[in-house]
Amino acid sequence: MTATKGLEGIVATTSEISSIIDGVLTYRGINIDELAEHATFEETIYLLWHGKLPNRAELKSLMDELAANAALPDELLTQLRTYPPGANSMAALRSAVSALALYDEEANDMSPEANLRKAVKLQAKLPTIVAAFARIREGKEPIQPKSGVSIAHNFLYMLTGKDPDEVAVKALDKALVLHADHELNASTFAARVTVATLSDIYSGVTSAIGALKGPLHGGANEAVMIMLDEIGSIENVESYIMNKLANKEKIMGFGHRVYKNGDPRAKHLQKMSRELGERSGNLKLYEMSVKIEELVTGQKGLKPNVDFYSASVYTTLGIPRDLFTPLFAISRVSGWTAHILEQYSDNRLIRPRAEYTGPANVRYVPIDQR
Ligand SMILES: CC(=O)SCCNC(=O)CCNC(=O)[C@H](O)C(C)(C)COP(=O)(O)OP(=O)(O)OC[C@H]1O[C@@H](n2cnc3c(N)ncnc32)[C@H](O)[C@@H]1OP(=O)(O)O
Ligand SMILES: O=C([O-])CC(=O)C(=O)O
Repeated sequence: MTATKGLEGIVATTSEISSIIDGVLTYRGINIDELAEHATFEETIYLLWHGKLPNRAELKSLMDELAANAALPDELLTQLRTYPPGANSMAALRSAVSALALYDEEANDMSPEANLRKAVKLQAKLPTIVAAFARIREGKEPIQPKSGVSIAHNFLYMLTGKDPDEVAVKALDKALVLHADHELNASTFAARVTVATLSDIYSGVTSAIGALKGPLHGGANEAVMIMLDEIGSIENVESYIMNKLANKEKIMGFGHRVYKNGDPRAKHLQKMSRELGERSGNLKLYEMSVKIEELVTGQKGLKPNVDFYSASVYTTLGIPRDLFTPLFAISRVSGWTAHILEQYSDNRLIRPRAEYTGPANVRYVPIDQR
């Protein structure tokens, strides 16, 4: 038995949900470039869950169901008010999603119909949790979700209390489409491992949120913004980046386990970053990001991943940087739940082996002889 560090290149499951082949990402066979251009996030959710794009009636029915399930139980709102104001936002989301199961009578009903209903509830409630947490910690009242608007619109509305303009809604909606699923990434794998024990969907999503939080995965988008804030101006970019590279430190938002010639999602986010910057009359973050990319790609051959330009996009949309990774979860819960439903549909316990590298033939030493 020989271990492969980080399971690189190991094919751990079959899946019909998304694929990365020769650097091309598809959801249910549809190229991400086409989806980014044409699909809404709600259409994408339906596609991931049901394997086909919805017709008008199916889309309306999904949007109605999401709206009907977006409000939080009062008990959870009460609990959110007890979280320390300085709590880590992903820890808060992880705790709140875990707690949601306590208030769902069908949390442990493992029928396919109940699991799909719970997927709807999770997708509907995550944006409400994140927005409520963000407001409560600022001493503001949470805002009830509204119906008849998209998840992107509702999230910005619940965060700020104002209806966002169409450009902001479209930009966020596209970012949600781009983050929705990504084959067997670490958080999706964590979700599948958890539910393959036949544990419930809330446990699977809670595990996934824990995995997404780390800076080598979803947490990189916040880390990119921390870096941009530290650099502060375009004049400082070169010395900051060259110094990091000389010290063999990682530049957040670059590199990828699977893509070696670039992440196909990054170009869409780069374009959005430029367009939103132009519209706001402030291209500083975009220009700093482009300069960082030139240096990191030039020096190391590393290309930006999905997390790099999303940092400047979200900041320009007015989203606080510690909500970037929760926002990733608001999108990725669509993919996590699709994978969880797929795992249940043809389950086998996921239990790989470890290559033992510790000492052998060690004898027990009584405590007073140690
Ligand atoms: C949504 C997402 O999860 S996308 C990924 C988000 N994460 C990040 O942006 C964090 C920064 N990037 C990284 O840490 C990595 O590129 C990962 C985690 C994404 C992929 O990791 P792995 O496939 O394990 O690659 P690994 O970390 O072994 O890197 C291979 C080599 O490239 C270097 N490298 C990889 N990424 C970077 C980076 N961002 N900056 C500088 N060097 C890097 C490594 O130091 C290593 O060099 P070495 O061979 O000289 O030791
Ligand atoms: O696939 C990965 O390893 C990470 C990633 O890009 C994602 O989850 O979107």
